[in-house]
Amino acid sequence: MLYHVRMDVRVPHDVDAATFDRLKAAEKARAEELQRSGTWRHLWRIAGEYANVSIFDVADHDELHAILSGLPLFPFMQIAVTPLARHPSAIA
Ligand SMILES: O=C(O)CC1=CCC(=O)O1
Repeated sequence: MLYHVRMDVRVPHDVDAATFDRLKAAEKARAEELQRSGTWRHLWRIAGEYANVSIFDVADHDELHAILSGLPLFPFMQIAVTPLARHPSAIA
């Protein structure tokens, strides 16, 4: 199943910069791993915002939740998930 996911990163004002840099590096490594495996199909920055839109290809809601809740930046993100169905006019 495909899911459209929007992630808005909310950096707490009192977060330790080095700690947050480590979390960002871990997030990047995990995102690259999931992209290489084909699970994280698209990852786009929303221009002008500390946010992304992504497309995930997973078996079901439970797998998506497990992946999202395991992301290093999960505690600092507001996440909105939209399940996608095939459009009848889509040719690809
Ligand atoms: O910067 C973001 O949008 C949060 C994020 C998701 C994957 C990644 O590497 O950073």
